[in-house]
Amino acid sequence: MWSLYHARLHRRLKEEQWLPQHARILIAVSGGQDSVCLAKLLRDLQPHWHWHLAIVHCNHRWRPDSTANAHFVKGLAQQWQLPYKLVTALEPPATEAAARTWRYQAFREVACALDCSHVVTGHTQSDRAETVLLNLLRGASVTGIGTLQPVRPLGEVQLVRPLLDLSRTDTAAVCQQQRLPIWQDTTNLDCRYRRNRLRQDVIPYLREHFNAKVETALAQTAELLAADRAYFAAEVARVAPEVIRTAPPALDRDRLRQLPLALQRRLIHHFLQAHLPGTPTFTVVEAVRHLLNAGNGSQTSTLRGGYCLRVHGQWLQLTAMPPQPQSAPADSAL
Ligand SMILES: Nc1ncnc2c1ncn2[C@@H]1O[C@H](COP(=O)(O)OP(=O)(O)OP(=O)(O)O)[C@@H](O)[C@H]1O
Repeated sequence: MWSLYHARLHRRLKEEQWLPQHARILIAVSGGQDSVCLAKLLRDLQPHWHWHLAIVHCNHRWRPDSTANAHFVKGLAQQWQLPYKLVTALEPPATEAAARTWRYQAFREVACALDCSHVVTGHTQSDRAETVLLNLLRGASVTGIGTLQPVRPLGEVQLVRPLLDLSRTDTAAVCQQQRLPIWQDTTNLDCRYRRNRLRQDVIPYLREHFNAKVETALAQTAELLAADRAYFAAEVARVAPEVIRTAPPALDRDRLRQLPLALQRRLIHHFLQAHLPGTPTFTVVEAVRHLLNAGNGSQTSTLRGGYCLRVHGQWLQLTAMPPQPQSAPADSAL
């Protein structure tokens, strides 16, 4: 039976056309409440949309119950009569980040093998709120905070997150209403992971003492920032050819000085990212920006890759520094 949540998702999908009729869709199911909820809602909407659905589960081999977890998801797929694909890691990934990279690569490969045009994940508004907070705490810019979008390319397929309007409370309600079994991932309770601490301690505290709808508020912030991010990316692409000289690589100080601070920083960041290893830090971007009004011959300290930026009249030129075996790169501790 359809619930209000079915109707909400159906309406949203009609508005946004994220998952067109007859699409071949791969559902990433961990076994937790969010992805089980997603799979059930899509399964119930399937007759209206004529989708071809399949389920993928990734076994990271992290926990003693990983194989049982994979079996659990297989059981759901059988119950819903959906094709099921299991991908098992050869070696357990060393970090959360490595696991994520491996998982998305696996989604992509399985999608291609099954000829799917879309991969869907069960990310919710709660995940989005947590991502905003985590990124804020590490000092990210607009570009870094407004992540976790409903649609993004994943190689040749589209990655879609249809549940970004639902909170974790909502997905729990769906699972309860529909009497869906859920796999309890014991690592979700481990507060050594920062996201779990946010989920268990910080967000409930903020909800109680600051804003009863804190997750909605933070998800709205993410939505607003995503639009700002798209705008700035377009502006950087438009202005970059006027400001950046490619050979030899340099920034036009006269032109940069005329631009708003927000664009100055982004163009410098864009330039450094293109020419130096790693991600430029705020401190390095600011050090470069301070050279916009500095005298001829002024320069930054040695940056990653053994370069500096040096003032040559109108230009801020990327210059190779002589090797300095004794001293660490100036931004290495950042
Ligand atoms: N082991 C898995 N197998 C299949 N799908 C998974 C697995 N783990 C996570 N997913 C998918 O990813 C969604 C988000 O899961 P989770 O929040 O645990 O991952 P995350 O690492 O925070 O994701 P992201 O890196 O995209 O933010 C799940 O709802 C599910 O759709």
